[in-house]
This record gives sequence, C-alpha cells and structure tokens, in this order.
Amino acid sequence: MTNQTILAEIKDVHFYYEDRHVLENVSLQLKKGSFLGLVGPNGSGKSTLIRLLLGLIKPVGGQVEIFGERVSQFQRWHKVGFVSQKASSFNSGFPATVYEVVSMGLYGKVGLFRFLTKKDKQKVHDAIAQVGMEEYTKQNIGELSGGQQQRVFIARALVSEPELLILDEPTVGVDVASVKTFYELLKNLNEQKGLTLLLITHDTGVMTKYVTEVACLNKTIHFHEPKEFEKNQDMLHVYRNNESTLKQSNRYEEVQV
Ligand SMILES: Nc1ncnc2c1ncn2[C@@H]1O[C@H](COP(=O)(O)OP(=O)(O)OP(=O)(O)O)[C@@H](O)[C@H]1O
Repeated sequence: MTNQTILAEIKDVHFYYEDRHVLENVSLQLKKGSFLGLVGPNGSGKSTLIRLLLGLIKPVGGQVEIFGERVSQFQRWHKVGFVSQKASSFNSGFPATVYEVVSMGLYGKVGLFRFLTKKDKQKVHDAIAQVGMEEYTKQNIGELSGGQQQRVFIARALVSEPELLILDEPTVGVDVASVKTFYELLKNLNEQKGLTLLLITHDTGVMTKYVTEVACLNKTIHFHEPKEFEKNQDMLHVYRNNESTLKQSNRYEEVQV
C-alpha cells in the first residue's frame, strides 16, 4: 500500500433528517497514514458523517466506501476501531479490570464466550503496552482518571489491529493536563504505527499541533492545512465558542468495534 491509498471515502453525500438538510454535497477522503481533525459547531453534522462512515445510516445521495468497498457490503469491521467520549459518562463502579476491558475488543473476532488463546492474550498485553498502561493491567477501570480510561478504550480498539481509528470527542471529561499527553499518544500511533486517524474534536487550539489536516464541517465541508487553520483566529473563535455546549451523551454504545 502506498501513502495515497484511500481507506475511506465519502463522495458527494447528502443527508436529511426528515426535511432538514444536514449534509450537503460532502466529500471526504481518508488517506492511509493521515490524521484528520474534524471540527464544526454543535449540530453541524459531524456525528452524522461518522454514522454514515460506519454504515449505521444510508446517505440520501452520494456514496460511502470503506477499504474500497461500498459500506453497505463491508464486513471486515475489525479494520476499523471506534472510540467515543467514554470518559465523561463512565460508571466508576464498573467491575472490570483494564485487561478485561481491553480483551472485550477481541470478542468480535473470537466470539463472546470463547476462551482467549495464548496469542490473543499476548495481543491484549501488546495493546495495553501501546497505550502505556501496563502497570494498570489488573486495576479496575473505574478507579482510573478520565485520561487513563480513554487510553484503555484506545487499547480496546487497537487489540483487533485496526488500520483506521475513529475518535468522537475523546477528550471530553479528560482533565486539561492529560489532553496533551493523550494527543501525543495519538500522534505516536499515527507516525510510529502507521495508524490512520479521524478525530472529531472541539479542542481546536491543541488539535492543530498534532493533525495532518483539518476538515471544517457545517452542512458543507472545507479542508485546511493545520497551520492555516490555527492562524485564522475568526475560525478558532467560532469553534471554541461551541465547547461550552458540548453534549455529554454517549451516542455510540452500539458500535463497540
Ligand atoms: N436522529 C435524528 N433525528 C432528527 N434530527 C437529528 C437526529 N440526529 C441528529 N439530528 C440533527 O441533525 C443535526 C446534525 O446532528 P449531528 O449530531 O450530526 O451534529 P454534530 O455536529 O455531531 O453535533 P455535536 O457537536 O453537538 O455533537 C443537528 O441539528 C441535530 O439536531
């Protein structure tokens, strides 16, 4: 595969909720090795775009392809990891260790009640190591900080060895000090492991230092170089203003891939 390989593509997509036109002629290519930051005001269609990419809803017009196949035909979902804004809504009493939570990422592959093989167990340990959480392997996830929990959810997504990782506002509920190290982890996964990343975020100021491209969505989509986006204070102002009204919901429980 070359660097120009396209892992996912949205072509001229339109989407409506009843008569409300939410996405208008939106096109997007996720090239292998890229780290795309997707920003936009509340209600601008970001989650709708992700739901289309994951094949959860169908576009009214246009096409969605993933790994070269129409999303409606696509079966190899282990190639796609998904991390939502878990840290803000996670039940701190949840009785599972870091190891157990990460091993859940393999169930799609091995079946819910199958025992993990030695090789599977090694994959779980490797995924935990990739996010730097080895020393917490036996700890209950509810005892960890928001930033640590999000690392564990990334490990759970990584254990099935995806090529594309989609993150929906993963830093909501993560303390400010941990956000930087969280982005450094993402950058490392992108640059060292070649993982392609699509990140929905409102952290416009921090995000631009790590991503390779910024997409601004507000019914239509526009692309920017991160530096160009960072310099445009008007744009930053608009997007920052929306931080305070972020939803705290956890909308993707149904797609634990
Ligand atoms: N199931 C639905 N039925 C009707 N309207 C919907 C539905 N889901 C979303 N919408 C509306 O469609 C628009 C786009 O919603 P979407 O959740 O994609 O935006 P978003 O950019 O992800 O917003 P946020 O940043 O607040 O999460 C919003 O106006 C929203 O109210």
